[in-house]
Amino acid sequence: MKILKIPDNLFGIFHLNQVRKNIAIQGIKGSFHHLVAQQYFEVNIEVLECRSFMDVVKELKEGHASHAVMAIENSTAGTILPNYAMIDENQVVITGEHYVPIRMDLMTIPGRSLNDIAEVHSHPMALLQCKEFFRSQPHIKLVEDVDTAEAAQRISRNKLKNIAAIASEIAADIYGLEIIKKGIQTISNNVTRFLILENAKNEELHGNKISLKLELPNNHGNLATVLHLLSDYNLDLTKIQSLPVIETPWTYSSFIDATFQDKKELEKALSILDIMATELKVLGIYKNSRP
Ligand SMILES: O=C(O)C(=O)C[C@]1(C(=O)O)C=C[C@@H](O)C=C1
Repeated sequence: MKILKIPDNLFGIFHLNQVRKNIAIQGIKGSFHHLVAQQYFEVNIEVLECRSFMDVVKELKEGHASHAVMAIENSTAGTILPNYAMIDENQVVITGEHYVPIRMDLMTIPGRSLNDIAEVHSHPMALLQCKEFFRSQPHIKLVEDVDTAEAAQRISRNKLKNIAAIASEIAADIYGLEIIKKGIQTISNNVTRFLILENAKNEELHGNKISLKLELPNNHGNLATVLHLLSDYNLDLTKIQSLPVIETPWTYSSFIDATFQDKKELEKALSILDIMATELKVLGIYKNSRP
């Protein structure tokens, strides 16, 4: 079990802008991952555009990127479950999080209207966020794409007349598309949580939020005991997510996020969890950025 040492200064410097950073993102320029890279790192970044989350992690592990951006959950469409396994299996560490309000716009080549559209292409998470809108447009076929911006780019490059993309306003700008309907997401207050990843390192991690993976023996009341323990040591649970342990059907691991104030209390809680758990892994310690 690896308990990462927690520094005295829990609120250290999180954004170092002096050195140019290569950031691996899912998608191309104009995607929401691109927006996150720009907002989180503020200046001096080069983005490495990747066609899948697996490629994002690969770029990081091979040292082509210093950091990676990975969506983990959307408030409307839910959790991207495979990304938990990807973090767990690849010795990468969560060093930050970023929340972005997501407005989904429907866009196509200039001069067309909604009546001309036969197909809409976008990232599966984007399509899910706009499900309600398309219930009243049953003639439109929904097609999954690698990312929102790539769908916009292809429509623009190939001047596709009857196809629209769901993407950001920035993507419409970059690829010269016209927005035919703004804000088609089902819930207007639609937010995606992104994680910032780095290669696992020996340095201390700074922050007031921890992400853990926990596997417990299936004894009566074990999970209840864990929840009490977190509460007793003043860890405030912000998320718990179960994932199947695929090697042993019908057993599960828990991915837990919690905020904390006091590193001594955190260390005590972790040392007790370590005794109770068959596996305990710290996936990251970082600044809580939940709005
Ligand atoms: O396709 C994009 O633009 C992305 O950045 C991907 C992604 C996601 O993976 O959830 C990011 C934010 C939105 O929730 C929709 C799609």
